Amino acid sequence: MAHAIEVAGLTKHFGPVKAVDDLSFTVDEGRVTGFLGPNGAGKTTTLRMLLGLVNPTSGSATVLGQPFPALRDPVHTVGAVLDGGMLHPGRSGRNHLRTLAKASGIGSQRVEELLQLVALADAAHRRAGGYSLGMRQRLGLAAALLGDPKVLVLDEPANGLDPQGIRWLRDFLRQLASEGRAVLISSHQLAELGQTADDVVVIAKGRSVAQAPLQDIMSRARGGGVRVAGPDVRRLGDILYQAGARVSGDPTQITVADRTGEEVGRVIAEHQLVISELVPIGASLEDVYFELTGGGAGGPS
Ligand SMILES: Nc1ncnc2c1ncn2[C@@H]1O[C@H](COP(=O)(O)OP(=O)(O)OP(=O)(O)O)[C@@H](O)[C@H]1O
Repeated sequence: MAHAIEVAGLTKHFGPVKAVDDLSFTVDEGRVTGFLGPNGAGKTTTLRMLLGLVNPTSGSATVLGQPFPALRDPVHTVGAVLDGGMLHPGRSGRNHLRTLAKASGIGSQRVEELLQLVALADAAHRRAGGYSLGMRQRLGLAAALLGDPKVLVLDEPANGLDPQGIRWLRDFLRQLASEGRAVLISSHQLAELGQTADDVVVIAKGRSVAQAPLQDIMSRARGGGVRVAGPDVRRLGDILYQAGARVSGDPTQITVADRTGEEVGRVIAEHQLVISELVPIGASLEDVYFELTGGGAGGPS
């Protein structure tokens, strides 16, 4: 069966600029895939090629096995939010959706369903121009979902959202994936995708630098071990050493290179030891991301 999204050898040159360079990845149904890279890495250009808005220099991008322009029923196949979703500021949220629905032969019942789903029912009669950024993002999501598509493509949907908005979005996207949809979501911040994405594709300067389950990338960040201090660390060190752990340090403080904080915590509890400090050490999520992307291709956002 075809992947929900398949990008193969995709390349785009703008004159001398290689915006996307021989990029390949797949996205499957039932999963949220994070598409990560610093500003200018080539994310938007890739998504625009996937949606048939930019012609590739070479390579291909398909949705459910077809290039976007060849899809027989695009509205019911793939929904997208690019540029935060375009809207007419003088129109109400409800009218904005009704206009789009009508153009695609979709009834107004679906509009009401979606207004409920994205928590905009109460504000649906107000001018969309007066909506907060979060409300506009939710309206964009509703528009993308009008045709109940199997595949969703979202360009930086968390941009500018407050923590509540990000949390809402995370739960919403997880729900869409649990219904069997494929969700591709771009971001320039790895931390933003924590607890949202199942898989991540990381790009820098148009090229893929990592593709893995998010958990794998996270565990690279946690791979530095733990430092423990306190009256019973000597005993703890002996117990861990005998269990095969890599332990170093002195009688007041030890470092355990190959155990997580939780694993060490369990040994402490099991043996009823007294400690005063237990600190995870090693790279942060940001450190791992910077290492992967070469410190950010496009400077600060
Ligand atoms: N129409 C265009 N003409 C010329 N260069 C372009 C065009 N569109 C994008 N680029 C260049 O291609 C590169 C990739 O840009 P793109 O917008 O795809 O990156 P991005 O990862 O989406 O970044 P951002 O997060 O800042 O949107 C950049 O160097 C950009 O300046």
